[in-house]
Amino acid sequence: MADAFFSFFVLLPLILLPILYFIVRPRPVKIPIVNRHVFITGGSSGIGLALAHRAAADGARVSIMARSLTKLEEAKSSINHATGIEVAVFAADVRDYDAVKKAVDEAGPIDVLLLNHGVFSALELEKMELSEVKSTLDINLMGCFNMIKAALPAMKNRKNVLPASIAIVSSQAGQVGIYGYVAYSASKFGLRGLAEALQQEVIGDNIHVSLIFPPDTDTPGLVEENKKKPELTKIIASSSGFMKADEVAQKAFDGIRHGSFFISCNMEGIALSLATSGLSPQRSFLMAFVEVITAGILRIAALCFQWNWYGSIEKWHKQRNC
Ligand SMILES: NC(=O)C1=CN([C@@H]2O[C@H](COP(=O)(O)OP(=O)(O)OC[C@H]3O[C@@H](n4cnc5c(N)ncnc54)[C@H](OP(=O)(O)O)[C@@H]3O)[C@@H](O)[C@H]2O)C=CC1
Ligand SMILES: CCCCCCCCCCCCCCCC(=O)[C@@H](N)CO
Repeated sequence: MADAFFSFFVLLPLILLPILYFIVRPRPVKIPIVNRHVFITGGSSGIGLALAHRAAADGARVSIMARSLTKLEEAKSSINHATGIEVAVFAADVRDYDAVKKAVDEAGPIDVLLLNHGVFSALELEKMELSEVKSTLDINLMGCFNMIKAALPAMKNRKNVLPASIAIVSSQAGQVGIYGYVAYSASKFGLRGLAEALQQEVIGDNIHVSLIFPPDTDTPGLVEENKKKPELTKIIASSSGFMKADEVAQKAFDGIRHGSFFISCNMEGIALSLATSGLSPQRSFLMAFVEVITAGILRIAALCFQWNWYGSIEKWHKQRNC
């Protein structure tokens, strides 16, 4: 018994930690925010607006982009009021590559590209029009491609030698599929593939990719979504907590500064990121250690969540049939 205890708590860390210290890739990095140009899509509302406030308060030069110029102007004056900083606003739809390119060129070389724009409405696929599926994918996924294609050349040619960042707002529904989020989860899972592959392509230019995974967050978008959310979506999504937009923004910038590939926002999010770490890059040897040590037990926890969720689905079907 004492031997097993010694092996697990002393020997294993002693052997594993130095190995992980040498092998984790990409290497750790520090990305400064002060005096850098932070460009935020969807910066006029909710999480994006909180990110813009945070960036301005942290001393960045901030640009925000969204479709509605009225909402952008409101955001601009609220940030100016709070921080005294003048943000640049750009009205463009992320689906329109030419408009995006024009905005990005006008804004000037970007140091931190924060892709936060997004649309969501929870609905069973059966009740959803294909046009809505397509626009969810076009905005959430293709919109990120358009932005990155437009911004990357100038980001690569930036004059300063400091590390740069491309940070993408996904969702916990981009780590696990959830009832009612068929289109939305697909769009957010797609972002993980994009981010993993892109990190390998841009590491040579000292550009670091992050994926941010918020739980339900108090925003105008969520208020709209809640008006017609299926009961089962509510039940399953309540497995994770609820956050305020400025708390998510704080977590996001903490992660971006460390170049973290996965940025979790709450405790459930940390468990989700550990459970779904798979072949994702990991810079921190300590986090890599936690991933290795918790893998088995988290798989059991994940199976318990599935047991619970499928139980809720079964119960709901039974009630409906009575
Ligand atoms: N709130 C939540 O519970 C969670 C949200 N997320 C993600 O966080 C991000 C922000 O969400 P949230 O703050 O709640 O959303 P909001 O609806 O409050 O804000 C969305 C922002 O995106 C902009 N936007 C939407 N469509 C486009 C488009 N086609 N082109 C350019 N800009 C666009 C909106 O401006 P406009 O309409 O004027 O274009 C607005 O600024 C999304 O990616 C969402 O998926 C992730 C997890 C949880
Ligand atoms: C093994 C450990 C597991 C840990 C717990 C798992 C909890 C999963 C909950 C997922 C919640 C999804 C919220 C989506 C929010 C969002 O994006 C929307 N508000 C926008 O539509």
